Formats: sequence, structure tokens, C-alpha cells
Amino acid sequence: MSSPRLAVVLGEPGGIGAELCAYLAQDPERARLCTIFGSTEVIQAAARAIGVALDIVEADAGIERAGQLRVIDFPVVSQRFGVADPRNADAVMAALHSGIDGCLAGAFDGIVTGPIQKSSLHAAGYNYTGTTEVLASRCDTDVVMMLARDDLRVALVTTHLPLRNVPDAVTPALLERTLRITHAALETQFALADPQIVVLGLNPHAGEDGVLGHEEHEVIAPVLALLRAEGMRLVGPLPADTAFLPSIRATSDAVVAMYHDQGLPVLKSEGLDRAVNITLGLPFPRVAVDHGTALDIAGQGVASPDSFLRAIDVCASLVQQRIPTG
Ligand SMILES: NC(=O)c1ccc[n+]([C@@H]2O[C@H](COP(=O)([O-])OP(=O)(O)OC[C@H]3O[C@@H](n4cnc5c(N)ncnc54)[C@H](O)[C@@H]3O)[C@@H](O)[C@H]2O)c1
Ligand SMILES: N[C@H](C(=O)O)[C@H](O)COP(=O)(O)O
Repeated sequence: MSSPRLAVVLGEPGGIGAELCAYLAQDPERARLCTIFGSTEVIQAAARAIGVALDIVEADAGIERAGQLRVIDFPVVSQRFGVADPRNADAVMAALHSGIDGCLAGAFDGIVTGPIQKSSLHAAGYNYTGTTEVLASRCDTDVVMMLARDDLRVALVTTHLPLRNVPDAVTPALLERTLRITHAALETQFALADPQIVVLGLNPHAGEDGVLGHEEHEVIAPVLALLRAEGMRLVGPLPADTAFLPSIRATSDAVVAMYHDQGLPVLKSEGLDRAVNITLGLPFPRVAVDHGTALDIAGQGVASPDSFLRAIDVCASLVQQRIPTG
């Protein structure tokens, strides 16, 4: 089987993405799989800042030794670590779209994305809420955001929207779709036969029999009943505060949370070096880091590359399974 060809998108030029790429270059086994979509100048500056060797080569060149990295250049307007300059937004978005184009055209087998500063793209006029949503739109398909570590997978019904809008967004149709996509991915991408999924409630204590909210009775329970009748093993709706107890996690393959900050803090609380962000439902694998742009430490050589390197490994393994992900 040939090696996976991964499009790796640098992300925010002012953040830690460039130094993560510079670390990647020190690992020729991984770098051989990757082509970076991002600014050559920024990656060179990051390598200098953190004191590692870098030899940028053409996009079609082979990787023969440590330090080499294939880069397709998306020049930036300004380069300063710790600052997300909206004038670079066009380059950030062009790199992302070009990586996606490469996957859609079959030139790449999967995409790995570095962290993007949502606020900077907004300031530049882009209607960007997240790469998950960009991928859904570009691939014209429904997707699910799942963050995964070795011992925990958390999928989200809603992703990047104000908390105020969450209850109305959690509709029976969206919940059913999320559960179907998550269940299918657990079977195909994660090779789990007959997976069991824990589904959280929306309200404190999962609504406490309607005393603390009605979404559990009116929206969540009926969808679970429908899908259980088809044979899906679903537990819930469970109160979110206790659903992550080790005893419950031990018997479940994934947790489906209703909104971003209901599920992700649990996953990120043990550090930002163990998990990755996987978009389920796409025609090709997409894996991202579990952390953000970390402007506060960019260019200082203290950022952990672990989630980034793990994202490359997970993406490569998803490609190698050769199992349809959509
Ligand atoms: N994959 C993505 O594109 C992605 C993911 C999360 C957040 N974001 C975006 O990133 C921006 C900043 O978000 P934030 O401040 O909430 O989260 P963040 O993850 O950037 O930073 C949170 C804290 O974790 C630290 N940190 C992050 N990554 C680290 C690493 N690899 N090694 C060591 N320490 C690390 C930071 O220094 C900071 O103290 C926002 O615009 C957010 O939307 C993007
Ligand atoms: N929700 C993600 C997280 O917290 O890790 C992050 O914002 C990135 O999402 P996208 O991959 O959709 O940009």
C-alpha cells in the first residue's frame, strides 16, 4: 500500500502552527507524508525562533533527511508571532481551501489542520466559525465534530454557536443525524462492532423529570427511542455532570454532548497534548489539533507539538484503513 499523502494546513501565521511544522520537519518519517499549505517565510521564522534546522523543498520533492519540509507557499502580509493580523486572513483561507481542493481532487488522501484564529478571520470579513463548518460546506455534506483521546471520544451535536442559541439548535433532526454519523464512524473509522454511545441531556440533571427543562423529554428521548428500535446501543439522556464517571466511560465508546463546552472541557482538562479533533462524515479524513493558536506562547519554543504529531498519525491511519468515511 502506498504511503498516505497528507495536506497539512499551517493555520494562523501568528500562532504556534509554524513552529509545529518546524518540529515536524525534524521527523522525516512523518514529514515524508506531508505537504504544508502555508507561508514559507513564517515557517522559516519559527524554525529560527525555536532553534531548529529547516530546509524547505519544492512541493513535489522527496524528503531525504531531517530538517526538510515540503511547503506550498501562501505568502502573508505581516509576520509577527503572538499577533493574529487580519491582513493575513486571505492567505490563511486560501491555504485552507487549497488543501481541501487537493483532497477533493484526489491529489491528497487526507487533511490535517493547524489552529486558526476565528476572531482574526472575522475581523477581515470572513464568515468563519470553524474549519469543521468550512469542510461541511465545501464537501456539501453533514459532519460531526469529534475530539478523541485514547480513552475518551466526545462528539458534539452543536459546534460553534452562542450558548444562547443552543437549545433551539438541538432539534430532533440534528440529533438524529449526529447520532447516525457518529455511530457509522465508530463502526467504519474506528472498527468498533456494535458501539455503545452515551448521550448527554441538555439541562442540569438531564432535566430532572421536567422540573429543570423539557428538552430531554421532548427532543432527546424520542430520538434515542427511534434509533434504539433500529438496534443502536444508546445510553441516556444522562446528566452531563456524572456521565463522564470512569464506571460509565468504561462501558461506552463515545459520548455525544449537546454543545461545545459541555463536552470538550472534560476532554481537554488533562492537557492539550493527548487529543485530536476529527471531522466525521467527510469523503476524506480530516484531523486537527485539539488546541488553539496559543498566541501567548507563539515563537517561544515552549509549545507542545504532541497533538499536531498525533493528528498526523491519526490521519495517516484513517487513510490506511481504506474504509469509506462518509
Ligand atoms: N484547531 C483549531 O483551529 C482551534 C482549536 C481551538 C481553538 N482555536 C482558536 O484558537 C484561538 C485561541 O483559543 P484559546 O486561547 O481558547 O485556546 P488555546 O488552545 O490557543 O490556548 C489555551 C491555553 O493553552 C495553551 N496551549 C495551547 N496549545 C498549546 C500547546 N500546543 N502547547 C502548550 N500550551 C498550549 C496556551 O498557551 C493557552 O495558555 C481562538 O481563536 C480559538 O477559536 C482554534
Ligand atoms: N472546537 C474546536 C476545539 O475546541 O478544539 C476548535 O474550535 C476547532 O474547530 P474547527 O476544527 O472546526 O476549526
